[in-house]
Amino acid sequence: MRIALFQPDIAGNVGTILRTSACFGVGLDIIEPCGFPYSDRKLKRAGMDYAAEADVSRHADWAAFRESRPARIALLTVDGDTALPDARFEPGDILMAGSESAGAPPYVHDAAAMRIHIPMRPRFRSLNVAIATGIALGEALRQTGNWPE
Ligand SMILES: C[S@@+](CC[C@H](N)C(=O)[O-])C[C@H]1O[C@@H](n2cnc3c(N)ncnc32)[C@H](O)[C@@H]1O
Repeated sequence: MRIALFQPDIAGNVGTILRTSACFGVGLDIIEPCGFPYSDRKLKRAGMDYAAEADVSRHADWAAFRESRPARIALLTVDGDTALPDARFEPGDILMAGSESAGAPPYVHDAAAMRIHIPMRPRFRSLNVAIATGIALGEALRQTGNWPE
């Protein structure tokens, strides 16, 4: 199981996900361009000293990412046709989240084996990307038996 972020816009969210990645021993792929310099202090602040322990790969673009990570993609998207409680994860899955501003484009939706929405109350548009990733990662780790000992 790995997490992937498609062209993230907000440094603090990436730092929060880096910290999550380190805590659970789940690798993180960042598909660039990002909407901020990777040296942004908000990323460092949210990632704290944990970020140094994360297994992070940065990819110049979508093509470079797919070349190095051909595994099955489970895409988190507000337009998903599979509700998180119905999603069936496999240990090698890449759990991908879209950008804060635009989500993920159609070609990323097309490449995904599962397009997953996290059910919410009516009228609410979306969750923060780090929260959505954390909720889905917890379910994926539970299903695949990969919670740390
Ligand atoms: C702030 S949301 C993006 C909202 C964007 N305007 C859109 O229409 O996709 C950022 C990312 O968090 C994840 N996310 C947020 N809420 C979600 C939900 N209820 N179900 C699935 N993914 C969600 C998705 O990966 C989304 O691309």
